[in-house]
Amino acid sequence: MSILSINIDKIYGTVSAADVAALKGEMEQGNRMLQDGSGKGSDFLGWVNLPESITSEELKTIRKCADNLASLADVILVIGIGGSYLGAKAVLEALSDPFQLLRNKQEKPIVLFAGQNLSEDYLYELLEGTRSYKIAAIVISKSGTTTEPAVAFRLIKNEIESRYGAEGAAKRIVAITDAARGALRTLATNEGYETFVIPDNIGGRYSVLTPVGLLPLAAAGINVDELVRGARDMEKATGTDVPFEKNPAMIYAAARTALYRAGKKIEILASYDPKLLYVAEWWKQLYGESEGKDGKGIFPASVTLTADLHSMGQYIQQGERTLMETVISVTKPKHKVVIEKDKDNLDGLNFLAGKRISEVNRMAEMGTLLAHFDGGVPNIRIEIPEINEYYIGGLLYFFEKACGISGYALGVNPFDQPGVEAYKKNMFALLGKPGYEEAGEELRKRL
Ligand SMILES: O=P(O)(O)OC[C@H]1O[C@](O)(CO)[C@@H](O)[C@@H]1O
Repeated sequence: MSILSINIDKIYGTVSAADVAALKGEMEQGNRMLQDGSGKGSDFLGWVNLPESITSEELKTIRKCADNLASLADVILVIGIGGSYLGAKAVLEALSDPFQLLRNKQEKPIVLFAGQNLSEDYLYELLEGTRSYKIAAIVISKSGTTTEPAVAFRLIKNEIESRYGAEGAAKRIVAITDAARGALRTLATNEGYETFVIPDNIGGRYSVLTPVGLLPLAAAGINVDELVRGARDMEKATGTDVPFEKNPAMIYAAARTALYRAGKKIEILASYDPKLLYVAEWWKQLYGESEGKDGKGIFPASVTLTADLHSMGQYIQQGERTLMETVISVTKPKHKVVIEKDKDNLDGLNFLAGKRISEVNRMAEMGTLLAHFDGGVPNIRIEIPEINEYYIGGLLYFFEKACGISGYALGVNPFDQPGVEAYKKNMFALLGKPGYEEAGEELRKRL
């Protein structure tokens, strides 16, 4: 099986095969624009050929730094927000045993995240909870001025310096930031931290395969070479030389574009394994920031099934008919668990005896697919053979490529996010940042 397969049969009814085929030219053009840089936001296309261009030397440097941090710390605090957080978090959650912390022996350092919120209790409990552990930190910010990670880093830097001194801290803190500009670059130079670069031409949400994602993942013991290999194979599978009909990124982009134009304004990404919950969070940033502008764009939402069939399932089945659903399906689980026969059979489930949990999950998925389709929710199905580094690497790149193509079809610049500034301005004004005094006064009157 290839890295993934895509099935759009269950969108027919809302749109036709002819509607999708009619988008072939637009999709090919979008893919070409990503390749030749002739579209909007062409300064930010460094991710397009990134997998192919990552050298084994670069991966070796990342692994070496990760091993060094792992030798110094039981817990590595990874500080960042948005694209400087979600890629690493998504892959780590997908590939980790969620019950690892219950084991007496931790073979690899535990990676915990900070700077992705402004919760005082989160930061307090993180600092308290890690007090008796050896710690190190990876601080990630392209701009170097994002409030949430900068605030968290102040606290964590102080904690590390107070424990290990300035010199010890310099060995335990690694910064990932712009090559030359920004507050974090200056700080890292002043303090003598090891640094990695977020290339100028790669925006946060497309940066998972740069050191932004790769260093924290390597530190957590994830095989980043395999992650990159999967992405590299997907880069080939979605290239401009691969015809529309065989190109999964173009098919996905065409299907969701056709559905959007037919009035389906909300796309729900569904998965049947909680390991993929943060892949959906990553996907939401990717698509939300790329497409939601100029009064346009599909609203990206997500559910984890079957859990959310017992909450959001009602809405999906019978609520407003503005939804489309994209399911990430996994062919094979890693482990085997079989349902046993019960002598009393009070729950009436002995008919499941001998079946694997994954078979029940698969039938829940198939039943849901048909129920949602029958309820007027068109369905796109993306299947990966299993959850491992190789397939997740391929899946992430697939979504990136399809996002760029969809964005161009929508007519927006998929690589900027001007709308994010509005909340920042108001927050600074309300907090009394110098230069924002008047704005602050105006805002306070309105609260
Ligand atoms: O890496 P930085 O510059 O701290 O930015 C973090 C995130 O903030 C945003 O700029 C939006 O605020 C995202 O696009 C980005 O991923």
